[in-house]
Amino acid sequence: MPLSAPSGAMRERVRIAIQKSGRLAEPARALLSSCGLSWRESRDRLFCHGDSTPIDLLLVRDDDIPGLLAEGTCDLGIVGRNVLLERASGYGTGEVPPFREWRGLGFGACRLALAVPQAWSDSQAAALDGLRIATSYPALVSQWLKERGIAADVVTLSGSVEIAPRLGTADLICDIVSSGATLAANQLRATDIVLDSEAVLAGPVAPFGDARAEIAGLFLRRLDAVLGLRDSKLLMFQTDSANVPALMALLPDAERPTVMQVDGTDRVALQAVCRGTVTWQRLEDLKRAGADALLVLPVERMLA
Ligand SMILES: Nc1ncnc2c1ncn2[C@@H]1O[C@H](COP(=O)(O)OP(=O)(O)OP(=O)(O)O)[C@@H](O)[C@H]1O
Ligand SMILES: O=P(O)(O)OC[C@H]1O[C@H](OP(=O)(O)OP(=O)(O)O)[C@H](O)[C@@H]1O
Ligand SMILES: [Mg+2]
Repeated sequence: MPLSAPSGAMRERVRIAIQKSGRLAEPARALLSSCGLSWRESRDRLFCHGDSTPIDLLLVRDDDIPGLLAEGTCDLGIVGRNVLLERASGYGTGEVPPFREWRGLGFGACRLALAVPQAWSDSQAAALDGLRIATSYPALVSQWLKERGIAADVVTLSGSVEIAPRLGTADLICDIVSSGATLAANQLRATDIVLDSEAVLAGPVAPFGDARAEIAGLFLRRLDAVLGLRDSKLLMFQTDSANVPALMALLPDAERPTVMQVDGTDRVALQAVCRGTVTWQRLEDLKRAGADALLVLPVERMLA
């Protein structure tokens, strides 16, 4: 089967591009698996045929995903917001990128941030006119500077950006920051955040005009169910009926709790899906308010 297809071509299967290897590769696969997708495995090749659903995988470099979406070679992609928006910012004024973010996926969190040498004072770091900024994200940085009326020069580097100030090729940098260890190791400190990023599901701006619409719709419904349940837990306990109002006040995030009478007693068993984190502290508060036999269970799937 030829993999290239003009964006207007009719197709009966959906292709999702993910990173072949790197930070987003495993979490992207795990997320797709939790949506019930499976493939004939072929990690060393670039294409995995979908088994359980008509959804195939393209394994590529993350930087290629926006371009593959734009040309219609893939229908959906999982990529960092930083990479997606860098490509989108490269479109000229009046041009609309043919792709957009469909969903934030809650992994691959990082920031695109300006960073200056640690020795700089705050006032030095605030006066960027005429300075050189090294980055792998020239379009996003140029847009950020333009929005603020700052006339700085953008020096594009494809990697090892943090070393540029020491080499003298730039005065400051704008790069991905997560723990901050790389900045610290290079005697830099972050100042402004240009973008808060995470992995996103990207898809076309225009709706699919063929069988892909239904397939993508089914996938999105599953994805939303999985994402919505991410931190959810099923909480179960027993208590005296009189304690229920006080216990419910401790569970503002409990959805439609079920309260069942325990036969022949004034005791009740209560179960509820909690959207927030159920910490030890919360369990101890519930115990003090009269709950016992507390159980916290993971929620795998929920179809409302
Ligand atoms: N230190 C980090 N912590 C968390 N997320 C990060 C970090 N660095 C990058 N990311 C996010 O993960 C994405 C992929 O990063 P990775 O380092 O795997 O990319 P890459 O080296 O460009 O991979 P490829 O070989 O596919 O081009 C980045 O675009 C960003 O969204
Ligand atoms: O704040 P930190 O946790 O230190 O992470 C930030 C670093 O992570 C990424 O680089 P990576 O480790 O992927 O190496 P690369 O330069 O080869 O992309 C990014 O380009 C930063 O250099
Ligand atoms: Mg890359």
